[in-house]
Amino acid sequence: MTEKKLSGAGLRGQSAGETALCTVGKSGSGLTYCGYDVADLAENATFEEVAYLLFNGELPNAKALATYKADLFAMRDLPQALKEVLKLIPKEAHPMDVMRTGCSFLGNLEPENDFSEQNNAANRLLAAFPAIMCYWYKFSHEGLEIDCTSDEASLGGHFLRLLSGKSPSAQHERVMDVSLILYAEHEFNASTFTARVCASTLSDMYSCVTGAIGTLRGPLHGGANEAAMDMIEKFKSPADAKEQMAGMLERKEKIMGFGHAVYSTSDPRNVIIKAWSEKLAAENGDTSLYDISVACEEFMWDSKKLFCNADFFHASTYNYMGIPTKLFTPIFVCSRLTGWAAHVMEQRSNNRIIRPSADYIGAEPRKVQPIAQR
Ligand SMILES: CC(=O)SCCNC(=O)CCNC(=O)[C@H](O)C(C)(C)COP(=O)(O)OP(=O)(O)OC[C@H]1O[C@@H](n2cnc3c(N)ncnc32)[C@H](O)[C@@H]1OP(=O)(O)O
Ligand SMILES: O=C([O-])CC(=O)C(=O)O
Repeated sequence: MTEKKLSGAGLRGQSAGETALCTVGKSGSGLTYCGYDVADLAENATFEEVAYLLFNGELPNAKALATYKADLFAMRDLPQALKEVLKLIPKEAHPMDVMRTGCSFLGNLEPENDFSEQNNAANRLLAAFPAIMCYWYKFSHEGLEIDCTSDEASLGGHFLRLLSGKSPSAQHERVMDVSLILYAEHEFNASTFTARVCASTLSDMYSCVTGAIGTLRGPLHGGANEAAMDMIEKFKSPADAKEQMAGMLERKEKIMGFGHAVYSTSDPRNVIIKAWSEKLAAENGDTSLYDISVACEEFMWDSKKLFCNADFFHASTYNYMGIPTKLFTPIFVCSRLTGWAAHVMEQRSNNRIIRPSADYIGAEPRKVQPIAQR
């Protein structure tokens, strides 16, 4: 892949540590998890296999996968005390704040007392996040106290079932699975780096993940899928999209879902999720959202050489599956938890507190003047 030209700000291009979990912009399609190309995983694996891979370094065999899925299945329900807390959070709350509180509160009820419990804490969060998101959403928006368990075999299917109350189609379950695989891990991105900094102080798993959720919330990171949806649904047609985007660029507005801190010409996750968006558009019969998204992609490349990142076609994909826009970034949390937790474990396995230096640009040394003379 072409090397991206880098400037010093934002620690861009500087190595901040070692990892065996992931490469970004280096080999294969440009994204690998523990040596496997993400395109290969999105074609031939499930999200639970990827979670196992990130936590254990190897893909599971059939027996290990069955045991792992059974363990996760048994951890899906929420304690009543957490349900009561979620019921107190208003409808207007930001759903990422709900995820942050849900994670943090679970850490009070079921603390990670010792690092020997780290896998259990990570798996508990992985199994419980769909219910945290949906229990709050269904109660605050529809007044329903949903059952947080389901008999859906996959976590992606479980989430769709809690949200709609119906068993999802095989296609929707697979799209969810692929989406969770694509979002699972991405080296030293901002939220993962947050988790590692927190881990380096020897803090607990729930604190590391809570901090990471807060970092993912911003529109320059995970919040971009939601922001992309808000934008494309305002466009009336592909031509209108191009016209309005030209205005946005003229006004120097950031266009969410485009560009990347590491990739220079494409994000390998885009081609995969875009293909699913196209399939869902065909299934839906109304392809306008997909057509508008393609027009945006063409326009941004032709005018600024900016390309869609993982977030852009996730917007139309989730919309076609009937997922409310405000849950887009929380789904990212359900997936990226695997990457965050794997990095926390990796940091702990060879830890030194992360404490960089700063270049001082402030006032020269001076003396405190008595207050009456200032
Ligand atoms: C899953 C993820 O988290 S992927 C990222 C999701 N975030 C977004 O989609 C938000 C929109 N994109 C952006 O803000 C940026 O592209 C980022 C945050 C992803 C990367 O930021 P950087 O590494 O600083 O980008 P980069 O160095 O390539 O920027 C080069 C120039 O392109 C511009 N640019 C980059 N992305 C965009 C965009 N989406 N819209 C308009 N202009 C952009 C920048 O403003 C910059 O111009 P400047 O030098 O005049 O300020
Ligand atoms: O790597 C990054 O900076 C952002 C990103 O794409 C991700 O976290 O998936």
